[in-house]
This record gives sequence, C-alpha cells and structure tokens, in this order.
Amino acid sequence: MWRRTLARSVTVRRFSIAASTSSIPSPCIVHKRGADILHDPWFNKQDTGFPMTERDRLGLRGLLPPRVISFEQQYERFMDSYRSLEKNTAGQPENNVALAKWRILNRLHDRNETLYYKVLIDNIKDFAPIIYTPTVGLVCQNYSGLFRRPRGMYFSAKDKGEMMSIIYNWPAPEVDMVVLTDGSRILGLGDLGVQGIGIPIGKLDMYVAAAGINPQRVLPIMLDVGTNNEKLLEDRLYLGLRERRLEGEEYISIVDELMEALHTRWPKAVIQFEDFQFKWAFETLQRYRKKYCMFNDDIQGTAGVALAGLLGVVRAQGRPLLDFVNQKIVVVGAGSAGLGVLNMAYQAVSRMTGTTANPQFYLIDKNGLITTERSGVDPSAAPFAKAIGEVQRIGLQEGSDLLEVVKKVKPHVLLGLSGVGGIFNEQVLKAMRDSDSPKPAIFAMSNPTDNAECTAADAFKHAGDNIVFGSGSPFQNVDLENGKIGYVNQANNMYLFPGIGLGTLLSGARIVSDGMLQAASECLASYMTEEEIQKGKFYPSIGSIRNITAEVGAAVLRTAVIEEVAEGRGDVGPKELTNMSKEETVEYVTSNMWYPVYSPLVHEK
Ligand SMILES: NC(=O)c1ccc[n+]([C@@H]2O[C@H](COP(=O)([O-])OP(=O)(O)OC[C@H]3O[C@@H](n4cnc5c(N)ncnc54)[C@H](O)[C@@H]3O)[C@@H](O)[C@H]2O)c1
Ligand SMILES: O=C(O)C[C@H](O)C(=O)O
Ligand SMILES: [Mg+2]
Repeated sequence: MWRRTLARSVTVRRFSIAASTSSIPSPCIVHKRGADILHDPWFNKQDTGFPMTERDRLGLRGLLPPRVISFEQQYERFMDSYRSLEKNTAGQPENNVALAKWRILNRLHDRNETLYYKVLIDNIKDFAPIIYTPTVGLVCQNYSGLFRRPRGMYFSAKDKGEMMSIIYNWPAPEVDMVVLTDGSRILGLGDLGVQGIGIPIGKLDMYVAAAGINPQRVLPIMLDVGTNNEKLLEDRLYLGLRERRLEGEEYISIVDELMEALHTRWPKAVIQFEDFQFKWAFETLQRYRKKYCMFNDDIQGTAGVALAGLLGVVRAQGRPLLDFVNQKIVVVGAGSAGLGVLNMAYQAVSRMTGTTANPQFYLIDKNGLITTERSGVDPSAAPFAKAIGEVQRIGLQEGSDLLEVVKKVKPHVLLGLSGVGGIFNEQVLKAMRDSDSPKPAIFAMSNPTDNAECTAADAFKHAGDNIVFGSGSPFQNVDLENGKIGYVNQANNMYLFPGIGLGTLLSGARIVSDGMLQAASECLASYMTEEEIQKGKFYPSIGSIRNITAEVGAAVLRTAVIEEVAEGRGDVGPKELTNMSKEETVEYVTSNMWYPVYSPLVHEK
C-alpha cells in the first residue's frame, strides 16, 4: 500500500510547475548581469544575499560590500525595522501609521520580491490589512502622492487600436493571473480612476501569499477610460486621464480590445475583473464569461464567501442545512455584490428544494425595499423584487426603509453590501434583537472600515451578545465584559478568489463555470468544524489561508474535470487530472504553490 501511495505522490510531484519547495531550490535562468540584477526586484537578493560564487558568475564582484547576509538574517533585519516603526509611530493618527507601514512594505516589494513575499506569507495576519483591505483603500485615495514607480500595466483610452502590440511590452514571458480594474468603484470609495491600480496589486499580493502564484507571473492592469470624479478631474497632479469616462459602445470596444490582446498573448491566463461599477460589472461578465477564462470577484467571489457564511449561520442555529430555505435574509445593497450573493443563495435554495423556490429574501437599495411595484428596476435586480401582496401582508410597502423592514421581517440575517458606513445604526441593530433567530447574524460586508454598515463593537452592544458577526474589513474581537468574547469573522472574498484562480489555472479550464464557483463556496462552508461554528466562527483564520486555498483550488479543479472544461496544464492533461483522488488533487495543488526562497541564479545570454 505504502508503495502505491508513494508512487502516486511522486507522480503528482513530478507534475509540479512552480518553483520547488525542497531544500535545494532549482536554479533560475536570468538574462542579465551585474547592476541590472541588483535593480531587478524579481532577482535581487537584497544585495547582500548573493553568495560569492554567484557574485563571480553574475559579474557582481566589486558592486557589493563583502559580507554575505543570509535570507534568514535579512528577514530578521526587516522585521526589526518594522517593529521599530510600529514602536516609533505608536499613538500617531491611525491613517498615518497605516500608510507608514504600507510604505515600508512597498519599498521592500520594489526592491526584493522574494523577501517581500516571505515576510508577507509568514505574517499574513498582520500584513494583509496593510497591503490589502482596508489600507489599500487609503493608498488608492492617496496614490498620486505615494507614486514612486509603476507596477503592472496601464492601458488608457488613448491606446485604442494599439493594445495588441502594447501587451508585448510586459517583460515577463508567462502570465498566469491577471487582475483588471477600470477604477470606477474602488471598494466603497467610488470612482478613483487610475488610482484604483492599488486594488489589482493588493489582490495579486493575496494571490501570491495565499495561492502561491509565482509573482513573476502575475499582472495587475489598470484600464484608464477617464474618471467622473470631479476632484480628480481638477487635480493637476492626478496621474490618469483628466477626461470623463467613456460610455456605451466606446467603452465596451476598449474592453473588448484589451481582452483580445490578453488572450492572444497569454491564452491560458485567468482574468479577474475587480471593482467595476455596477453598470459594467454584470454586462462584462455576461459578455466574456463564455469566451474567456475570467470571473468577476465582486459578483462571484463575494457570493461564494457570503453563501458559505450563510450556511454557517444555519449550522450555528443548530438547524440542518436544509433549513437554509426558511432563513429570512435582508440584503442591503442591490449592486454587483448584493445581487451576486442573492443569485447564488437563490441557486442554493433551488438545489435544496428542487423547485424554483420563493425564498424569503428581501432586497433594499438606496430607495428602500424593492418590490414588484418599483418602476425602472434593473433587470438583474428584478428577480429579487418582492411581490407587493406578500410585503403588504406584513405591513411593508414599496420603498419601505431599512428600519421598517427589519422590524417587520424579523430577519435571521441582515447582510450589508451597500458601501454606506454606519447604515446599521443603533435603532436598526436594536431591532435585530427581535429577530426570529436564536443567533441573529449581522454581516457588515462593505469596505473599507469606515464604509462598514456597522462596527463589530456596535453590533454586539446594540443587537446583543447572542449575535454572530462578520465584516468585510477586519475588526478586533469584542470583549463582551461578561467573560465572553464576541467573535469577528472577516467576511471577505479573499477566502475564495485565490483558490478559484489557482484551481482554474491548474485545471487549464477554458472558462470559470457556475459549478466551479459553487464547489469553491461549498468547500469553504464545509471547512469549518462544528465546534468552530458553535463559537460563531464561519471562516478560517487568515493564518491558514494557504491551506484553505489549497482545498478550494482542488475543489474548483475537480469540478472543472467533472464538467469536462479542464484541458490540463503542462504535462498534466485531463486524463491525469481525472485519475487523481481528492487527496492527490489537494497535494497536486499544494505542490504547485510557489514559495519564496532564493534560487541560484544562472546567467544565459
Ligand atoms: N466583503 C467583501 O468581500 C466585499 C465584496 C464585494 C463588495 N464589497 C463591498 O460592498 C460594497 C458595495 O459594492 P458593490 O460592487 O455592490 O457596489 P454597487 O455600487 O454596485 O452597489 C451599491 C448598492 O448599494 C445601494 N445603496 C446605496 N446607498 C444605500 C442606502 N443608503 N441604503 C441602502 N442601499 C444603498 C445602491 O443602491 C446599490 O444598489 C462596497 O463597499 C464594497 O467594498 C465587499
Ligand atoms: O477588496 C476587498 O477587500 C473585497 C471586495 O473585493 C471589495 O470590493 O470590497
Ligand atoms: Mg472588489
């Protein structure tokens, strides 16, 4: 038996396509020498990390001080400076501290990617809030001032007709993951134009940290089609096009051109759409999802994470999963994210009941409760408009406000994806005390922190100790002052998009199907133990994000194989993928994760 297992695991390892994690890293071919290497963050070893033999081979002798400092020493040196910075900035305004921390990490990112990702992976709990949500929002807002050097690619409306050649300016021969934004809806901060580039960079940092995508194969892209942000239009130092956004056919033809260019150069790359405003988010998803290997994280990734949380809520109530169909869920925000969640929740109910069920979902936008009486309702929201007769029976009407809806519906779950900070105010939270659930759930999923529908502390204070709580941006757990702790879940799509991307990539799938997304969500939902669920924990700790990503990636990959959309990757074709057991698939995914080590550099002309 052991022989078989060993043989199989060797087979799986043989198919590894990323850098090896063994103690002797495989060599890396470089096409440059001397100072050019020191200035390249992909190959630089923080200068002092180059061993003498390598200094000889690469023409580095005389360009560096004589001492060689090990990777471990460099790591400690960086962490020491980080800790000093923390000490020296203690007590200063929160945003200043956050930006100072971002700067020190960013400088390392620009100098030495290997050490940067080592630091990030080993301290993900502390550093995710800096390189990702919420600090990344602040960075985008201050981008023009913080800009030192470019990262990723920038396409603008001025590049129309030339994108196919511009795409070849990207220096890396291979790209696995692309995150693309047009900057039109950055978190809950609105239209930030070109400054939104921080979001694809942050998402791809999470891809490297959580999914082990090789950082030489990630590509953040900003598609600058103008901005409607008046402040930016008037700002002389704004780095993007100081023009209003393209609309209609002009807009879509530019996105078409970019997608075609990307597909031509890297047909196997997975493309994640991120932070597109509502009117284009759904439209581009429908337009491209059958043609290219792409998904929209705000619609689909968020939906999977939210559904996993909603199923956790049912378990926390001590109810069987099938009871999900009886949950009264009020979703506040009828945009990309809110509608994505409702679509997926609706599909789950339909699967459970085997019918086109009429779940008890209530949808609220800036004009209040959406019912069949609403005129001009967006077609993507229309399926969730409540029948007017049904709402009138409980004393509600078209446009009823949030407080009214919570009071009358007594929901099991109140889920915010509105982008409006504090909208779950004291009255609304107090009304949740009358929820029909023994463990009312409050999800304040909007980002960044100031845009959260409520804080964790307010949720526990006003809605009661028995609630379960999730937020898009991180909050500290809450001391309930009765010896108990109110647990805070981070209900953020970061728990899924890395696994969706990695699983899709390794499967070589042509598209990202609904089945693959559903598998990702189910995997996340079932990851949590009964004990954790009873403690109000629906998502794993961020410290285990590589493990969860491996599981999610494997679930996505296996579904791609079952649905026959997987074409395989490298030596590993659909047949080999089909023959892998569930455990072997997880091992295959894990063994393909890149891990930061200094590889011996070998020069080739
Ligand atoms: N936690 C996560 O993983 C996650 C994922 C995606 C989006 N988000 C957050 O969700 C928010 C919304 O994103 P989106 O893409 O859906 O935006 P969107 O612009 O597409 O939608 C926003 C929706 O909120 C509604 N709204 C605005 N003001 C309101 C009010 N006062 N009362 C009720 N509804 C109101 C709007 O009518 C609209 O339907 C953002 O803050 C974003 O950061 C979080
Ligand atoms: O970026 C995040 O933290 C989550 C989400 O994609 C968002 O737009 O808020
Ligand atoms: Mg987003």
